[in-house]
Amino acid sequence: MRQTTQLSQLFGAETVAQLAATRILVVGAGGIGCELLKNLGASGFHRIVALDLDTIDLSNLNRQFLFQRTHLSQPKSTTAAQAITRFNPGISAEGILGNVKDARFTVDWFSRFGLVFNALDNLEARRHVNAMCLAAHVPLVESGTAGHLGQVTVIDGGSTECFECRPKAAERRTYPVCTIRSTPTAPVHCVVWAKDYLFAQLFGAAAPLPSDAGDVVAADVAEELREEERALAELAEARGRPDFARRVFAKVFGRDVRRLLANEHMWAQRRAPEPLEYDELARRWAGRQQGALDPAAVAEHEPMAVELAFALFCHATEVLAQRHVMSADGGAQTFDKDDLPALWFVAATASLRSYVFGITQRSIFDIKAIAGNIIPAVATTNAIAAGLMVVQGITLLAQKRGGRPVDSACCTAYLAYNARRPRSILREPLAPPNPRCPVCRRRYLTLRVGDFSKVTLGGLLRFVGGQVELGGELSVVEGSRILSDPDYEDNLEAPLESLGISEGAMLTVAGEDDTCCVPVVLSLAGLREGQEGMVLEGVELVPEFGPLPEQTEEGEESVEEEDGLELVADELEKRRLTRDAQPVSPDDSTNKKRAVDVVTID
Ligand SMILES: Nc1ncnc2c1ncn2[C@@H]1O[C@H](COP(=O)(O)OP(=O)(O)OP(=O)(O)O)[C@@H](O)[C@H]1O
Ligand SMILES: [Zn+2]
Repeated sequence: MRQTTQLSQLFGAETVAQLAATRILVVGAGGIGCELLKNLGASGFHRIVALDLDTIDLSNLNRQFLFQRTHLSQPKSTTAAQAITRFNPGISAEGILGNVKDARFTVDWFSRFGLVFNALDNLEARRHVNAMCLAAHVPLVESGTAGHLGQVTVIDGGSTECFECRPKAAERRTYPVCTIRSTPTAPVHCVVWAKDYLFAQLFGAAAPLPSDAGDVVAADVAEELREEERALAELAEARGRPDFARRVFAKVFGRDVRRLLANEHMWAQRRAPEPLEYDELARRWAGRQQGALDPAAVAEHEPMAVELAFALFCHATEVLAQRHVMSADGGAQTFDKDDLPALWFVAATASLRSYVFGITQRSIFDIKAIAGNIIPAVATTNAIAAGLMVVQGITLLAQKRGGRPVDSACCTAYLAYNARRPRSILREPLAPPNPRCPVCRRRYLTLRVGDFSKVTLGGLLRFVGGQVELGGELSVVEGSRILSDPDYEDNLEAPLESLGISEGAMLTVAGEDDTCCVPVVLSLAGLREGQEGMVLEGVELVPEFGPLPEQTEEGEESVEEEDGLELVADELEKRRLTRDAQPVSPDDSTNKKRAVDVVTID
């Protein structure tokens, strides 16, 4: 009661009633999700569903404060829901253990929510929720954090940019092959070599190193590299032999380095590498250490001495080779930062390579972070992002209730902190949809079908075409499967069921010329009580689409992205510095000037 009064003073009685009545979905109950669920439960939201595919791990407890030791191995979703209900028994919170991409979470299921919050950690799931929310006409509050950086934004189909409106760069970083294989200069080069090359060649499914697209390797160098790989593949066959570690060591830190050294031009302007000798290091290690190595006792936070790296390399190589020999299924192992022998192998190998090339040494802890592409999660960043999400969510619902556009009150908020600036939140107006977006420039409709064994594909098209303009000769696709097009009409007389189309399927119907008629995406569902035959829903919810603007070269935007989160720091720095001089392209509405307000919160 007291809480309701306080909330009414803050937001007004009408908004409070609206929050209590709105069913909301939180996807992801991890770092951001836990903070968010706790906030939502205390902010007047009464009907909360938390969805997460994972169970609670020890490593989550340092920042996912709804979880305690007693909850280890329990589902995050149900545990989080129970925790927020304990804080506020007046709410109804349900947890669902599941992957948001599961077929059971249909567009119909999404449409039962008034608002969705994403608290995810990967692009694929974010993309999926974006598409489902567009199809269900449900607004989405999207978030992401990486270290001290964070971003919160609002996606409302038709009036704002969607998650796909701007291109996303591939998640994987690449490096020039020559740098990794022959001339490393940074610790990360040594880690990539240890993990993606040596580990993969000896114990995994050997694959070429991830290389820069534009990385052209001279023919003779390429041949040399292939020869090196062949020799390593041959050597890998000796995995069961007792001297396996010695053989690998002698090749990669001895012979291969001496061969590189023979190319004097290569080292004219660089520090030349220094080969390591197995016998000498074995002698030095024996002189230093009494008894066998205890790998678990190796200091995590200190760089390894070369003798220790040598001993750890031999130990890990033996363990992984044994595992390979003993495995029943061909033995290919994939690197997992939490698999200790794999981590020891990569850490020791990277350290030895750093000694060879005179590169700064890193600790096992640092190498684990580099190898696992780990950016440390910062609990306070998650907490700030979660707070901003609730503010955005409440503002969005209030705007919608008043029939006002969300883009006039909501914003994209960036959290940007680094040593060069005070900790700050930056506000940016929501951008309009990209008129060329392949995901939100679609008319999303729900088609309810009574009997999937009777309705044919052609019948479906005639029914839909009778209610909305589809535009000329049609093609119909489901995912990557073409069901029909002007040159392939065999399926038109087939019942949907015989084509494997049932409730939950999504069909995209496009006319020949999608510049005049925006493609229709049909989410297929069963009939509601009292309905018969086929029913098309959502026509009134489809936004207006203008004609496609002329394509201009300046209109092409490319944004550096990692894990679905824009790398905001430098971008913001640039915008802040040039905020009064942003170029505006007259041809492209997505390029319209965006002012950035800086709010210092320190
Ligand atoms: N497809 C999905 N469906 C449901 N939940 C998902 C999906 N993908 C990711 N998640 C959940 O989103 C949450 C993201 O939270 P967070 O970024 O804190 O990751 P984490 O796995 O808890 O921590 P870390 O990766 O740092 O160990 C996780 O709990 C994860 O299980
Ligand atoms: Zn879009």
